[in-house]
Amino acid sequence: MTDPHPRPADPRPLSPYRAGWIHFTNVAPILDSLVLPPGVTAITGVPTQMNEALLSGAVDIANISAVEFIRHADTLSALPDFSVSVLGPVYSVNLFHTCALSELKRVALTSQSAMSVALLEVLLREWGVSPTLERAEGEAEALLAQGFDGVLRIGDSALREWYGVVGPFTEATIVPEIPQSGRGITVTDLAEEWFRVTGRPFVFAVWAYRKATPPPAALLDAMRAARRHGIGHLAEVSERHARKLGLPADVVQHYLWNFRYHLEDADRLALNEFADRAVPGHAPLEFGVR
Ligand SMILES: C=C(O[C@@H]1C=C(C(=O)O)C=C[C@H]1O)C(=O)O
Repeated sequence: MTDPHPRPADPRPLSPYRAGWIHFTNVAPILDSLVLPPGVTAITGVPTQMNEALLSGAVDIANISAVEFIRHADTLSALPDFSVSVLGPVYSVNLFHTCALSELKRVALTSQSAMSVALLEVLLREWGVSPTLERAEGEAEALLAQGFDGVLRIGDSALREWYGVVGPFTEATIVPEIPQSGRGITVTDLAEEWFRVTGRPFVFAVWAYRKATPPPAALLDAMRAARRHGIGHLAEVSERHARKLGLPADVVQHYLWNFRYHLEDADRLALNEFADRAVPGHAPLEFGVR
């Protein structure tokens, strides 16, 4: 008997399917308890490595710097319900500086980041300055002592350095008033600056895949289950990572509950606004499989 409701052929490849994860603490609520379905493998690395892995075809899906998704919107699609976004401060994308923002002359950039560098470029225009930008690795404090007047840092090391400069404090201090300086260094949180300028969230990462290789449904189910579990057990996730980072657990828990992991309408509007400012003429952003 012929099927009266034939299903369209599923274009998703069966296996192997390769994923690339940026595994900073801020994605721990999604990735720590992720159990990959059979046939899916994963590698990990910093944002610029995972951007490159996705674009070169070394992996099929990755949580990449959102600006790379924007720059390659013709070939990439993003999951419609996953993101690493914040509304206001992020605490781990920081410009450490020793002069006023309007006086910046020489800024060190981390080679780990694409998104934060693009955000800094947008903000430098807002601040009306055009310092020289150089790639340089190392601790912010050491680079500032070497003649840079600004240092951009991201991820776990930026979170640790931020707390080293502005801490120690308790959860009661964080929400009403975040300290902004210490040890002769000011810390400008780039996501908070973006919020001041636009009133919008900031999307640092999306889960992008090459349009030719959409993820199998089993991987998406596993990712959603892992996120549900991680957000539901945030205190345990925070304690585990606080030990690794050498930070107080309540500070790490605040850091984590501050993220928006679902790419809602406000985040999409923000992503499009950023795209128009940072990558004029970009192809329309496409959000693909559910
Ligand atoms: C918020 C962060 O977001 C990350 C920053 C990225 C970048 O700067 O390119 C890329 C992916 C994000 O997960 C962070 O690393 O602190």
